[in-house]
Amino acid sequence: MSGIRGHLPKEQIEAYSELHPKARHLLFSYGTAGFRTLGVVLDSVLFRVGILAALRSKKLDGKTIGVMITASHNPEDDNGVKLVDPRGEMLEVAWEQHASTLANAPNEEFLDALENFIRTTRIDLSKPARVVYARDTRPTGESLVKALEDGLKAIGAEGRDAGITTTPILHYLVKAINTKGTKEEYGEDSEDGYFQKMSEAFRKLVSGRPRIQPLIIDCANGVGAPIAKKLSQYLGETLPFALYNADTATPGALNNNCGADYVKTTQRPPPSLIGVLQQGQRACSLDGDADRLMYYFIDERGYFTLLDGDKIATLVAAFIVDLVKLAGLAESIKVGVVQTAYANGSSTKYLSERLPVRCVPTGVKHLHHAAEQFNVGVYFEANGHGTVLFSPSTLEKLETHEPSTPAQSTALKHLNNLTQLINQTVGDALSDVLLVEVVLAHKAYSAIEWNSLYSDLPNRLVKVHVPNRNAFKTEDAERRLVTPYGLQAKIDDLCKRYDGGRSFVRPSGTEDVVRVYAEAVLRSQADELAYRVAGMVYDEAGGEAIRRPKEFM
Ligand SMILES: CC(=O)N[C@H]1[C@@H](OP(=O)(O)O)O[C@H](CO)[C@@H](O)[C@@H]1O
Ligand SMILES: [Mg+2]
Repeated sequence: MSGIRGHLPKEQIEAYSELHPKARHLLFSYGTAGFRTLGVVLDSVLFRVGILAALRSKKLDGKTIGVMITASHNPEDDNGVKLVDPRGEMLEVAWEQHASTLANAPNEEFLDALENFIRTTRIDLSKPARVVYARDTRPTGESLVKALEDGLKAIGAEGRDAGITTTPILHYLVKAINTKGTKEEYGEDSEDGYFQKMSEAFRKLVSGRPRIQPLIIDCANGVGAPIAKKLSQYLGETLPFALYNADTATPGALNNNCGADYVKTTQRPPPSLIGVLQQGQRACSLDGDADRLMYYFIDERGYFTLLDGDKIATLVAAFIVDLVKLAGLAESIKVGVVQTAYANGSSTKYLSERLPVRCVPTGVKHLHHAAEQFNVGVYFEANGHGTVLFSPSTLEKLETHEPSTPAQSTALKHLNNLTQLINQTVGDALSDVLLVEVVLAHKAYSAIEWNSLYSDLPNRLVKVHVPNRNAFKTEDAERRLVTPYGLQAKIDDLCKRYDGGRSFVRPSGTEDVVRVYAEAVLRSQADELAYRVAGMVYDEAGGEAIRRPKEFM
């Protein structure tokens, strides 16, 4: 085998590969959310992802790579798989294409594709390969894990099964394993280590504060349920949880009429919480793999009010900015916020008046990367996925800074505890719950006070099915259309006619649709603007606007 260092166990791979044939008619694509589709068609993909993860590990000198089997907020029958790089972050973008190419090779061409890939990517096969993997509660998960394990066996990689757990815990484990014994040791590489680290930091941060009222958590009938139960044991009375939608056994229950995505997209509480939620009581929803979080409450007038990712970002960023000032570090530690075009205009206005705000294209990898450019980067998607990143130099400063007053010392301690509380590898609904609760406890805010920091502009998100969504190209962090030519000018003209009108159009990275977002000062105007722009997209591309109420047809 010319040009390849080390040995590829070809016969072994071929033999295993026959057990996981790729169906000819299927085409897979590694997108924003990894591979994601009906769980029952993913067998060959998982087998090949096993091999790919092992090769990624070899390429990175035997560092441990993570594999998470989940389809997040999608229906229960869907499943998916994502790779996690050694520092706990998303797979390097250049490898997304490699993943798709390998997943799509017909069985008889798979070995050739593999060899070609190894050669062009210059992978040294003599290096060790280590992979840690986990899955959520989906029924197809069990057999997909077996397919993944066959991939690992076929290439001779060392695998570690992290069982049924959340996506953020898997990310945590990857980072903990790879930093073990180093200066940047992230924590003990076990679920217990994760709970210990977070709950200890939480206890310290809320000590001396008034007792926290129980928090209602909608677990989306997913893996967040057993994990929140475990976390609750570590937290004890410091933060009592009331868990709802914690049924992982009933077929079809996962994400059905519950969960963060349901709440955000319908702007309603899960039906199971109607009658449970008391006025002013704070509650939250996790998504199917517990990496998204939505808070909400019923206001004084009985209206359901969402506290989404933008509200969380605002709450958290303002809190950290205050602590940095109190610690006497305002000059040397700059806090910034990263959002996408979906951030509510009011949140962007509120934040921009106080600190630097960057807008980036949709997708966690873009937000994460941009947040790394700040000393402390707070990033959240409006849909509730987000976290806070402390740069390595900031972490060092926080550890070594000598406070000159008792007030500075306290603020510094809080900041150091926050670095332990927050899962800095990826958005983590449970770590974010603790973060929000810490801020609320420190500020003595109720949900109502938190919500009053700024008022959301009414907004509407609409999907349009078009024959070819790739005809829609964007610029300026997806806020403007480049093609179809002329459409952006029409949208601009229309927006001018609405008070506070803003609308943008972009192709989805996870569904075969074009998304239209609109906001305006009045609810009726936001709706009208959204459906008018959707109409333009439809006329331009020959599509079909779905969920288009009659009055706008
Ligand atoms: C409007 C919206 O919520 N878009 C979601 C959705 O991406 P689309 O590219 O819009 O399909 O899924 C992504 C992955 O989960 C998530 O990062 C993103 O925020
Ligand atoms: Mg998710």
